[in-house]
Amino acid sequence: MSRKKTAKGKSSNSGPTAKGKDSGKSGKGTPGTEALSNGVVHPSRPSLSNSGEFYDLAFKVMLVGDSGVGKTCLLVRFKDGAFLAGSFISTVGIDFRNKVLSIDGVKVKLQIWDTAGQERFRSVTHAYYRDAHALLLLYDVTNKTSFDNIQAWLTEIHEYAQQDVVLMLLGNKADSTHQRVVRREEGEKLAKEFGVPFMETSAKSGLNVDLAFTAAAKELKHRSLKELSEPKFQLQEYVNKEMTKATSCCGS
Ligand SMILES: Nc1nc2c(ncn2[C@@H]2O[C@H](COP(=O)(O)OP(=O)(O)OP(=O)(O)O)[C@@H](O)[C@H]2O)c(=O)[nH]1
Repeated sequence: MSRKKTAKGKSSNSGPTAKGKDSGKSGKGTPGTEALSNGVVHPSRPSLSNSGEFYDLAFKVMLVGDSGVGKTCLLVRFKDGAFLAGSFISTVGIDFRNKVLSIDGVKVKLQIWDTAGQERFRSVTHAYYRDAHALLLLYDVTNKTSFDNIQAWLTEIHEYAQQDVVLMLLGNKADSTHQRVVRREEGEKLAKEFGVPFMETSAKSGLNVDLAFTAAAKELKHRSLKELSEPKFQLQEYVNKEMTKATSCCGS
């Protein structure tokens, strides 16, 4: 697979109404789609994504965090199961890609927005926050500044995102044992302080990548279908149960 910003970085993708190149349309306006005001598609009428897959529910998930923390790589790992090695090309603006997951028998389409971490694109990404149902906030365990900036990101999120947005903190590049400067316990402590579910991930080895998106999708599905008969879905408990801890060894 070619290095990322073949899809991103296109000027046509940098405006708030732009669509990603291989992205399906959001539920809104798609034939056969009954889009609700919150962007969720009604489960009684499954819709068809651009990739030809039917889905019952659709949600927007946004990846945010400093430049270079691995947002694009995380998305590519989740979507294509591959790691984008090689020289780092920063994202310009914003792009999205779709993936349909099967969550407890319900087809959930995630429209995942990959944002530019660079400060100069902040005003572009601000425009997207309000539509996001979930935010995955990343830092890089090999970059202390990206960790120190989490508080500022949370302030930004509180300012621009919906109050009930599903939020998760991810410490990425957990495979980089020798370069690590942020301990897992520090990430856990910060997340606890802000009441946010937390896990470490690696786009390189694949550690917890599927789990991060699946956990968000489960929480969104649970909320959307208001499964009152069932006990409330506990996101952090689910993550703790399913999470693989980064060990001294790393993947590929
Ligand atoms: N070792 C390791 N390297 C990673 C991982 N994820 C990303 N990288 C590397 O980190 C660099 C930046 O990754 P990107 O995914 O482009 O970062 P980004 O957050 O999208 O950056 P912006 O587009 O500028 O916001 C690249 O050189 C990747 O190969 C990971 O899990 N482990």
